[in-house]
Amino acid sequence: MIKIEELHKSYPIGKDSLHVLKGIDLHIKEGEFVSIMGSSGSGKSTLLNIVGLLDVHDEGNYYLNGQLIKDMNEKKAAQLRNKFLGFIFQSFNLISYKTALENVALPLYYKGISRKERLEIALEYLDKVGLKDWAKHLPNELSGGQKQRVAIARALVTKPKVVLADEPTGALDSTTTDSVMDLLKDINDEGMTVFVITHEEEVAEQTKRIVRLKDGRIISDELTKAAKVV
Ligand SMILES: Nc1ncnc2c1ncn2[C@@H]1O[C@H](COP(=O)(O)OP(=O)(O)OP(=O)(O)O)[C@@H](O)[C@H]1O
Repeated sequence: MIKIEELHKSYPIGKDSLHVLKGIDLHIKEGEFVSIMGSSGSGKSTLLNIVGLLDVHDEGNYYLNGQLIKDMNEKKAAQLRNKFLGFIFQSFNLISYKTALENVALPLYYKGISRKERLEIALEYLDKVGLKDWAKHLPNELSGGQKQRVAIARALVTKPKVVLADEPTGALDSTTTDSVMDLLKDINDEGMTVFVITHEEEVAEQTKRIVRLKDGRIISDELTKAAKVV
């Protein structure tokens, strides 16, 4: 699903450049549940942004669903993002003046689906995350955990092949963190590939594979206990 070979990324800093990813090799198969850990500045978000086609790499190869990602214009990248990827962020990124239902329905707008059908599908997904009764509420009427559930429903509504989550539990307390991780587990059990950035060991332990980054390099890549539970 995601294949990365000898990937490098630098950011220009004035006349110099900051070499952030220094030869990453990573293969994530369809249906995997992977977390990426590492201290602040190790390159986690940079890697996720490249995987999510939000940024481009300098050297090496990146294949998404078998397709080599290279020299891609923004229009093509957006098409691939809409087709294959769903995003979840630490800060939820919900639109404050739209209801939970309208937030979830929004990605379907870009697929040319009628408003009636969009709202019907969105309601199904709100139901899936246990928030059908909150459909008419605005984000500021929801708790942090509920907001993240709405964001997860929004990420899933286009049926992506991969869900990319950047610190999805970073703004949540431990009980809410567990319920959001349970939801990601359910999604993965249904066959979705899930790729999570976290700095919390307890969160990473709930995924099936932990990749650790240090100074732009992978220093370990191991299955967790959760992967061994049948
Ligand atoms: N757009 C940018 N321009 C210049 N430097 C950047 C840019 N984005 C990130 N960096 C630098 O690249 C390095 C890696 O950043 P990155 O955000 O990938 O790390 P991270 O592991 O996700 O950290 P954190 O856990 O703090 O989010 C950092 O030193 C950061 O300052």
